[in-house]
Amino acid sequence: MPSLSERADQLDAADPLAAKRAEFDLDPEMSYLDGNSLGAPPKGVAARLAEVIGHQWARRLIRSWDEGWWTAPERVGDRVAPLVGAAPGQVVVGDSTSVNLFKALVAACRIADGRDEVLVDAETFPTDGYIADGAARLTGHRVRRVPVAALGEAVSERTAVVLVNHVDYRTGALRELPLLTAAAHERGALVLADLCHSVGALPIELDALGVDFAVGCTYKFLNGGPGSPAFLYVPSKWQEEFDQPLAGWVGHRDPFAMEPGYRGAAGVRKGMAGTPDILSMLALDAALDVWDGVRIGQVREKGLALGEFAFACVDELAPGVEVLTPRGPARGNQVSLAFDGAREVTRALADRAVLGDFRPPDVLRLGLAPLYVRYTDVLRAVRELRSCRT
Ligand SMILES: Cc1ncc(COP(=O)(O)O)c(C=O)c1O
Ligand SMILES: Nc1c(O)cccc1C(=O)C[C@H](N)C(=O)O
Repeated sequence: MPSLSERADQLDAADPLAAKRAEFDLDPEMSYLDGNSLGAPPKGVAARLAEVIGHQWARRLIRSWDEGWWTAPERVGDRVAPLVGAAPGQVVVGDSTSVNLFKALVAACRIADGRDEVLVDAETFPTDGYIADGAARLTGHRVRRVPVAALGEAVSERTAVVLVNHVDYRTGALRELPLLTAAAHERGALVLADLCHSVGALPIELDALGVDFAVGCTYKFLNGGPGSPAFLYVPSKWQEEFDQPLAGWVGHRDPFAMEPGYRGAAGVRKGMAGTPDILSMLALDAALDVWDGVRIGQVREKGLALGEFAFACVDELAPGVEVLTPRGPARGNQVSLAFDGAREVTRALADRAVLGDFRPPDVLRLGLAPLYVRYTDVLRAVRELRSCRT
């Protein structure tokens, strides 16, 4: 039986994605295991931003709006689209996930007229719950928090929309989006999916599943950079009816007509509110180049294999640590470990150049971004974890 160290070396040597790591600007001394919070910078981003600032902004000035800036939200959206299983013209990039959640939630409530309830998974990432509460105060809906396992059954004739996190941020558990979508639709409710922790980690089939709306951030597994703009998916079937509450001039049908009244643009552009953050948008555009030649299936395979290797390391080296992440394939790209002192250990790991993160009450998360994480990083993290605890 090969040792963990031999296994890590063999797995890295056989990794079809190993060469991708060289496309990232990573500290060679560091094992970076927090790409589920902030992805690492692809090397091409700095050069692109220098060009955008030095040429497009400094030389072309205002003309750049007509030379690609104005259409960037949909153009970059169409680059995200294949990663979420969406045909072109249904994804727009801009604003934050929280803001897009608000737009989609209110629009969904308006479509599901006559229904007065929003269901939210009880373990949701906090912003989703906060936004649901805030939106519901405006629309007059009530928000019901339901344990995720019971979410499908909880849908009733009162339910306007079910808001679900595709992958749980704390445990890494993958939710049953196909079953949940089918259950919601059977009872006439809509589904809004938060894909923050699944986009760029695993194959997503929004069009095929018939998911009604989706949002997600681009600074995790899409490596767009801190605060890079989020995306909003509005499928063709709802674009006509999509009536979002932040209807600003950038989403207007004819923005430079400067009309007093709002008329929404055709298509997904109606999802926009105000002027897009072009520097962040184009940083994301450059970051998406690392996906050229990569199949999401390969990424998924490596993500699962990294997780399995992490489980083996924990079982052998840190047996007292509880693995919160499901061991089967129903998980995203992270391994969450619960133990007393996790907060202090996360800090101690950082001092040893192993970066994961801590989530209350006692969880150390190790993010496994397959484009740059090596099996040897995983082994190092668990070895250091053991040594920090003894
Ligand atoms: C599931 C989920 N939704 C939303 C967010 C954040 O949204 P925002 O980009 O608006 O901060 C995060 C992470 O911060 C998240 O993990
Ligand atoms: N969005 C973040 C931020 O602005 C600062 C620090 C971390 C984040 C995160 O993305 C946290 C992340 N969504 C989580 O899963 O906990």
